[in-house]
Amino acid sequence: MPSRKLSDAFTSHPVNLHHKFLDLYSIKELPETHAWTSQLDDYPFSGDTCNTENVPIIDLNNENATELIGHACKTWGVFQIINHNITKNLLDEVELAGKGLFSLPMQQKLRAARQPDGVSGYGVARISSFFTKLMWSEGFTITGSPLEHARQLWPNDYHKFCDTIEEYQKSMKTLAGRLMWLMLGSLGITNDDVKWATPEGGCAALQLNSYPACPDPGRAMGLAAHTDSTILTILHQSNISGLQVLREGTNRWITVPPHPGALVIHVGDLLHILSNGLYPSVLHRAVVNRTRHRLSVAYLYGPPSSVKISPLPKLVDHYHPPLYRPITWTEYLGTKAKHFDKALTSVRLCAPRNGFVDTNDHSSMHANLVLGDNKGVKSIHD
Ligand SMILES: C=C1C[C@]23C[C@H]1CC[C@H]2[C@@]12CCC[C@@](C)(C(=O)O1)[C@H]2[C@@H]3C(=O)O
Ligand SMILES: O=C(O)CCC(=O)C(=O)O
Ligand SMILES: [Fe+2]
Repeated sequence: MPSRKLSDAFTSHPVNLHHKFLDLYSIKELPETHAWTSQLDDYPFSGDTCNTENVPIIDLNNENATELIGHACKTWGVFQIINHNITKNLLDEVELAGKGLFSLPMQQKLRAARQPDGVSGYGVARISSFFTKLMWSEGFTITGSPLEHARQLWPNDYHKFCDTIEEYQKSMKTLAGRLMWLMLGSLGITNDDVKWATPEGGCAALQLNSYPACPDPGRAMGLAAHTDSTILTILHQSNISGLQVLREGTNRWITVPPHPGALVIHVGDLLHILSNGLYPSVLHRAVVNRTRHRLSVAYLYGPPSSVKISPLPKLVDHYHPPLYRPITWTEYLGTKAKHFDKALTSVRLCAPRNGFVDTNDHSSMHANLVLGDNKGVKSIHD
């Protein structure tokens, strides 16, 4: 019987990283444990001034929004949106809530520590277990109600945090549903094609990321390169840059410049599967800087946790066989916890038609990965 709740995703792949906690806010010199070597230069970086192309910014009020979104999904796997109806006030409030949380003393934050086999709570990024070096960041993950963890953090004073988070979750759910239909609509998919995609449907995790100012940003990694295990992700990166994306085909890291009021939308692995490979999930990472503390808030949106996701029948025919086997969100998160960057390849049914490389398999670049963890996966690089 496959597990049905998102919170069951990691029960077969617990990670225990608590011993690795350091208070990054007070360190004056980059420790060896956090000094990355090869990984930072895996692909060249297009400096901010010489970006030949920018991640598209799409006005949701534009009458051609669907087409513009479709083009951005196909060519970038990422875009920014404006006129999304999320108020500046709410974006500021959620940022403040995050700042309040991360500025607590370490001992207090650890009261809400994520369990080794759990999804929610305070801790390092889940993908940290795949790397030999530690990331220059800390995170707080919320699935469902924030109440239990908020009470551990502020026993007498948790209401404000909970109110803000709940309001943010509600607004994000509406926006994510709308965006999903725009993205699917751009593929010719309608309500009749996806029965589970009701306004009540959909499951999500909210991730607060904190990147303290870093004494040696050139050798540190905020959040290592990954794709999101979602249908789509809505990212609020406030006004400090740090997010970089790998443009399909160019093999260069491109900075996503903060645009006042804009939200960044990532195509996730599950949309890659639904679209039968037409929309690539975008590889991205966060870098850090010397002087400023950066905060980001990601709304990781997926289907109801027990629904099987597979290439949409409308996009499959004799010439376009289904590329992926059906999988629930919970199962996919478990697969990601085991195989990380080979997760998509591990659910793939047949090799890419044009031959050799799966556009979404970036595993060959991960020189700092912990090796030996992927036994049993048939990689196309094998
Ligand atoms: C619903 C999700 C999606 C998760 C796992 C789980 C809860 C936390 C999410 C993140 C957030 C930070 C990056 C990431 C790569 C990570 O380490 O934790 C994400 C991961 C994924 O997209 O795979
Ligand atoms: O901080 C950022 O800009 C990226 C965060 C991210 O990729 C995530 O939370 O999945
Ligand atoms: Fe991400």
